[in-house]
Amino acid sequence: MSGVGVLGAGAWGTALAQSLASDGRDVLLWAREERLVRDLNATQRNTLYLPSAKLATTIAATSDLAAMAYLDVLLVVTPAQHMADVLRAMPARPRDLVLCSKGIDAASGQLLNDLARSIAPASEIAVLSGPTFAHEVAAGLPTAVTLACGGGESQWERLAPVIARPALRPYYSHDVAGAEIGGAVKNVLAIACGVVEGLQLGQNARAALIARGYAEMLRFGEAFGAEAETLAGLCGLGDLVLTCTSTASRNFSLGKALGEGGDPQALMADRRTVAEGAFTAPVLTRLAGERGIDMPIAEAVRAILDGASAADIVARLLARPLRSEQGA
Ligand SMILES: NC(=O)c1ccc[n+]([C@@H]2O[C@H](COP(=O)([O-])OP(=O)(O)OC[C@H]3O[C@@H](n4cnc5c(N)ncnc54)[C@H](O)[C@@H]3O)[C@@H](O)[C@H]2O)c1
Ligand SMILES: O=P(O)(O)OC[C@H](O)CO
Repeated sequence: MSGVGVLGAGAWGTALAQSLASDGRDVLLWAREERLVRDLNATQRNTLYLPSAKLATTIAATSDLAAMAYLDVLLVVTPAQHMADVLRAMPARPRDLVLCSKGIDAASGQLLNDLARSIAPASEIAVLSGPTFAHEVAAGLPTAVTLACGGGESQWERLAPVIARPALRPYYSHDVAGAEIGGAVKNVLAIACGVVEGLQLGQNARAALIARGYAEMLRFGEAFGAEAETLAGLCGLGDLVLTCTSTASRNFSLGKALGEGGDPQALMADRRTVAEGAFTAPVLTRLAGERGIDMPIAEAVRAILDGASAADIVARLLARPLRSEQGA
């Protein structure tokens, strides 16, 4: 079989399928839930994860992983912690894998592109990341993303026409690690900004957090092979600004609820949708600790998710010794 598919029918996978199908192209969408496959095919609506969108009739849903294995291009949009299991369960993988999830694999401590390459050595790996609320993309609102191609410009030549649409504008990058790290770290920082909102600490505090959080993203990125220029772009600073300023973000909303005194375990147990920052914070701070990278804001998020009092953690952050704004 040839063609294009999307692995994962959460809000983002569904929105990407809708964008791909907006020029009349056939798109195969893999959903894990049988009930959702039936609903999608019968009503062209994703009642579980993106009920607002009426989907193109050229989108067909399946729960059969084998049907996804021999496509030309596969957008991988599972939650980060499930990507490896889903890729491993496929009998084969397409030549082009475009990773659209935002996180770091906690079990292995690997960036998703490294993990995907180890599972699918014959595939070329690209990363699509940027400021992209799913409901806006599904509604056809203008959106720009970084498309970082591990296969370089020849992969970009193949992928750009498949992914670009009048309302979805990809920008080429060769920096796969940078594109991934921007998306993974901003989710943790969005939780922190939500905590600031929940504690009603004001907009100065939020701006300070975005700037100092960005410094943490740069330090982590530098140690893990990202280029600073990438992190200054759509997939880093761009996404940080979006996610740290809107309750439309699941990560920001989770942080807000934590800042308002919510219990982390209860808040996480209550979710059907994924707030990736909660899964990224422990592995991010572990990796940072192993490399001696100073990430006090990420560490604060990890501690709050572990049950520490948000107000105490903020007081501790503010009591840190004064230091230079530049450097580690
Ligand atoms: N929603 C957005 O606006 C958006 C935008 C950009 C990137 N992302 C990223 O896309 C990824 C998917 O997020 P989403 O918003 O589409 O999901 P979602 O929160 O809308 O839905 C949850 C998804 O997780 C899947 N899931 C649950 N348990 C699973 C398991 N054991 N194995 C495989 N899949 C399982 C569900 O089937 C569903 O597809 C995340 O990494 C997220 O950060 C989301
Ligand atoms: O709702 P969030 O916090 O997962 O953010 C969604 C996207 O990553 C925004 O770019």
